[in-house]
Amino acid sequence: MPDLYLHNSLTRRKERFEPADSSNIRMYVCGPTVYDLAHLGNARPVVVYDVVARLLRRLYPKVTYVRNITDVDDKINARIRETGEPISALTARTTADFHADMAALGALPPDREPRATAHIAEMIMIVQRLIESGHAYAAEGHVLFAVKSDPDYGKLSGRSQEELLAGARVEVAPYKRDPGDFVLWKPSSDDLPGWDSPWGRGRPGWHIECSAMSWKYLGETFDIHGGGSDLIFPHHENEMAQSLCAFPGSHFAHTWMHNGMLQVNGEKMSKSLGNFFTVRDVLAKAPGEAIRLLLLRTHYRSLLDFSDQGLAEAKKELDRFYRALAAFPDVPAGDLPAAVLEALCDDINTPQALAVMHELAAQALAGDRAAAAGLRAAGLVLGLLQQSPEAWFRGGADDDTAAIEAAIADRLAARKARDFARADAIRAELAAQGILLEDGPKGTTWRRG
Ligand SMILES: Nc1ncnc2c1ncn2[C@@H]1O[C@H](COP(=O)(O)OP(=O)(O)OP(=O)(O)O)[C@@H](O)[C@H]1O
Ligand SMILES: [Zn+2]
Repeated sequence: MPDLYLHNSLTRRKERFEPADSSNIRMYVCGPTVYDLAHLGNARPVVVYDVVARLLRRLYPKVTYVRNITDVDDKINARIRETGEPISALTARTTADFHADMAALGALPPDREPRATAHIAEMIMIVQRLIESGHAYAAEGHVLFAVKSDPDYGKLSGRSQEELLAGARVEVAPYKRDPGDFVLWKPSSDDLPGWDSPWGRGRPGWHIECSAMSWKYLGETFDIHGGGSDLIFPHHENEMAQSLCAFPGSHFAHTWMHNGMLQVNGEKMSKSLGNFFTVRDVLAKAPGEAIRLLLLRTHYRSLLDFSDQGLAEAKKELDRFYRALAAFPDVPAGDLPAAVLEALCDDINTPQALAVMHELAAQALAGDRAAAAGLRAAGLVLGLLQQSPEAWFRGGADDDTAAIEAAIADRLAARKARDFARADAIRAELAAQGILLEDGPKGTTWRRG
C-alpha cells in the first residue's frame, strides 16, 4: 500500500498523511449556505472531497466525514426579506435540492450532515470559553474575537497581523477594540432569527458554527479540514483561531485541504458576480457523470475554467470508457490497479489516475479482460463508471454509433461465453431499431437497414 501524501495549506507543503487515530479517520468540510441552488463552483468541493473520502475508505477501516449545512446566515435573511417565504421552508427546500443535485453528480452523502441551527448551544459554549480565557469580549450585544490575543492568528492564510488589520479597516464597527476583530455572536432584532444567550437574543457569526460542529462530531483534534480556497481567509483562519483558543493544547485540523476555484472566462464563478450556472442548468445539458468527470479531469488545487467544450470532451471520454466496459459486460470490478492508487495517493492526482484509466480502456478495447476489471475498480474510487454501458449510451450519447458498437461488443462477449440466447436477443433488439449486423471473417459489421 503506498503512503498517502496530501498538500497541507497550513505548511504549504505536500506531507505524508499521518492519522491522529488510524482506526477512525476524521474529515470536516464546509458545506453550503442553503439560500439558493448550488452552482457548478459549489459542486467542485463536494465532488473533490467525495473522492478524498472514497480513497480514505480504501486505505483505512473507518472514516467519519462531516459536512455541515449553514442554515442561519444573513444571505438567508436577505433572501426571505425579498420573497416572504418562511426561513424553514427555504432552507429545507434548498437542502433537498442540494442533496438531489450532488447525488446526480455521483457524490455519496457524508457520514454526518449537521445543521448550524441545531448546534447553537455548542456555539454558545465555545464563545463562553473564549470570553473566559480572554480571547473574546462582549460589546453592545455583540461578542467579538480579539485577534491580538492570538499570536498565531494569520498563520493559515500567511498574512501578517499588519496586513490583516490593513485589510479589515474598510468598515470598522465602533464596538470593535481592534479593526481585525471578528464577530462570534450578534444581536437579532425581532424580525430576525435569534436565540437566547448570555449576551441577549442573537445569532451566531458564520465562523463559529464550523468550530462547534467539527468539535461535536470529530473532537478537538481531527485529521482533515477541507473547503474551497476562497474560504482560507477569513473563514478558516477564524475557525482555527476560535478552536485553538477555546481548546488549548489541541491541534484542530492537522491537514488543511483547499480546492481551487472553478472559473468562467478567467473569473471565479460566484453568485455575487452573476456569472454562474446552477448544477441544474448544466444537468439539463449533460449527464451528471460527465460533469463529475469534467471536475476531476483537472487537479483539485488548480483553477478550472468551465466551458461547454470541456464538458463535451468529458462526455467523449466517458463514451470511450463505457465502450471498453461494453466489451466485457459481465466482468466484475477487479483489484484497484496500483498505478491508479499511486496517483490518488499523490495528493489526489485525478488527472493522472484518469490517464491510467485510458490506458486500461485501450487494453480492454484490444480484448484484455483484466484491464476492464481494473477499469471498473478504478471507477469505484473516482465515483465514475457505475452504470451499465447500455444505460450510459441510452442516456448520454449524441449519436447512436457508440451505443451500437457497445451492443455489438456486448453480443460478441455473449457469444464468446456461449450465451447464444443473449447474443440473439441483442441482434434482434438492434434489428428492431433498423440496425443490421453481418458477421464476417474480420468481425461484425453493421449497416442501417
Ligand atoms: N467558483 C468556485 N469554485 C470552487 N469552489 C467554490 C466556488 N464558489 C464557492 N465554492 C465553494 O463552495 C462551498 C460552499 O460555499 P458557499 O455555500 O458559502 O458558497 P456561496 O458563498 O453561496 O458561493 P458564492 O461564492 O457564489 O457566493 C465552499 O467550499 C466554497 O469554497
Ligand atoms: Zn466552515
